[in-house]
Amino acid sequence: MANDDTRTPTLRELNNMLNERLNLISAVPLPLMASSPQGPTPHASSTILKPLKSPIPEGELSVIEKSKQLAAWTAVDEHVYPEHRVIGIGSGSTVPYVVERIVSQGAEANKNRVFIPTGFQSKELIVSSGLSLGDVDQYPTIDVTLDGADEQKSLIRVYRVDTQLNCIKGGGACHLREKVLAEAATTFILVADYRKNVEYLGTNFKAGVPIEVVPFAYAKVLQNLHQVLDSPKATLRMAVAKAGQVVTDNGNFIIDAPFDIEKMKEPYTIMAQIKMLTGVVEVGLFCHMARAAYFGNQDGSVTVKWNDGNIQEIPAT
Ligand SMILES: O=C[C@H](O)[C@H](O)[C@H](O)COP(=O)(O)O
Repeated sequence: MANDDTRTPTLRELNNMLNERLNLISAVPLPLMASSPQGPTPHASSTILKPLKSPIPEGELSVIEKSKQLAAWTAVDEHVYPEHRVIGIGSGSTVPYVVERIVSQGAEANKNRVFIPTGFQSKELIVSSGLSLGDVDQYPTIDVTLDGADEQKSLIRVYRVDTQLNCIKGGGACHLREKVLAEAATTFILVADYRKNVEYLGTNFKAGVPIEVVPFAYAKVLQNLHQVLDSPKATLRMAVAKAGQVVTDNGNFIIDAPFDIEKMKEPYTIMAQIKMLTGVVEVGLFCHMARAAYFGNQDGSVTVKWNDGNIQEIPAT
């Protein structure tokens, strides 16, 4: 019988060949995409560890930068445990020091971790450091989120310290995603330099409460802030290196609404009132969310405020 290798395969034979290939492909395990009860294992099948890189350039830091670094390093040392698999990374100028400290834990400690960003900046930070990137829609439960603050309040009432660790966020227009990651986290930790540690919100951060609004509704929200909620100086945030308004990572606008000090003493109330305005997506007031706030001080000490009202002073080493 003649060798028939060169003949054109029939349709049935082609179909069989295709099925064989598909069976082979489906036998290869797919990478794990969703969080398992034990957490993600993004590099489970790989023995080669990704090289990690600190996001902080070499060189002397200013006193303020050192304070941010101190707060961030202390918070990472106390709250990012070896068993943590899903870690939220906030936005701003303090979180690069958080990532720096996490990177210093080494490739082995980070090989099975996934990091969830709160916006474009922290996504770049995670990727450029060589850490594994995830998203909150894949990992709606986060072990720990660490984030900066624009101002954090410690309201001293007669004999005790306020236990709510309320803060203003959104100076970088990231507060919608930041709040989602704060809520998703089992533990939410704030890190900041000493300038953010104030008695009342609005003490140093005068720009007002950042409010993310859908573009269609911004004029009406502004009018309501001026006329109904007594914030006559509320304004649409304008871009610095772009003509026109700031546009958030979600395609929305930002309004900054200053309120008088009496209103700012009750941040939960004003937050709820603003959130009720139609067109408001999220308000940059984080109330009762943080477990602890870490402040780096000029003298090298760290002040830690806990949500049970305790204040801890860690002396400079
Ligand atoms: O939208 C921005 C965020 O709320 C930041 O976390 C906040 O502005 C803190 O930034 P920084 O660490 O630069 O003080």
